[in-house]
Amino acid sequence: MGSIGVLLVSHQVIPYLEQELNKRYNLFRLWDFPQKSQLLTQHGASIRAVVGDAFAGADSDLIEALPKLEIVSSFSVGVDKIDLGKCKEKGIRVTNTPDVLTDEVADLAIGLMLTLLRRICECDRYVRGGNWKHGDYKLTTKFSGKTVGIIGLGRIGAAIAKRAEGFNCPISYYSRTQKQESKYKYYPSVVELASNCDILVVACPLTEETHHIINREVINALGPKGFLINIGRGKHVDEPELVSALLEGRLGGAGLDVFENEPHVPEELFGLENVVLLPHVGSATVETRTAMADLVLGNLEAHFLGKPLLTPLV
Ligand SMILES: O=CC(=O)O
Repeated sequence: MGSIGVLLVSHQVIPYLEQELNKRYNLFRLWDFPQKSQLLTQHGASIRAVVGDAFAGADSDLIEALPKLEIVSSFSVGVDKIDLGKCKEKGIRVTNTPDVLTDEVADLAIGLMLTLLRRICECDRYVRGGNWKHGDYKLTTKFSGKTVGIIGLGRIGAAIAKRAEGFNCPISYYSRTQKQESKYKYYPSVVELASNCDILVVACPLTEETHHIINREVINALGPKGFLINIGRGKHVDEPELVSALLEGRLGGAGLDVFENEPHVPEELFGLENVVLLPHVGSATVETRTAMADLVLGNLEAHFLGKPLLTPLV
């Protein structure tokens, strides 16, 4: 398989994945070429696979520029950086990394809830800043028993619900269609869900329909005692609306692992104590990223050996 051309479009994948791809294939790294056009002209005709992630994938232009492209394998569960329609149209296979990261992302969502409501980061800063000697930290908000509303009851949403149940949190959800098999309360609109929960969690894929699913109306419905948790994508949230709601006290707080323009985070948030800001680390542990890399490698191997893909999307 050493002669098969594989294009790695993100420099953020773990070294293990890059090394294995390099061992097994004729690997091109997008960032090794000063101009993308140079890479495409020189090697475009030999590239049969693209490997991307949550930050870089395969848009229509890239797909069109690679006439021999057969498969796009993403080192992520989210595939919003891949033009799925174009892949379908051209018979290009697409794989992602579901399941192996579900626990990790759900754990982090619960971590964000606890950290936000109990102000764990602020408390830590309080101690490190030497403030404890001058008095106790102020009282915070109880997490156990809070109503958790989840947007998207897929693998990750369901795993968050299961964990939150362990904290005696009543669970409700919004999704495009009601899940007959679910015991949780269904709301047919995000505004209704937001009006009826304490903590609203975004756990759905980013699509045209879910872009800015958290808008001013939803934020106002969640209200000054409500908390927003986003472990999905930054573009799920109208960020300027979120920032102004937080600055004006129209929202109780936000725990965010993702942002609209990563790695740029609105600086107005830095001074607020009712936000927790993480650098998109939902699946970022050694164990999970290694399992994700093995899935990417397994999918590519299956494809080039003519076997069924492990996690096919298209
Ligand atoms: O954001 C991370 C992923 O989609 O896996």
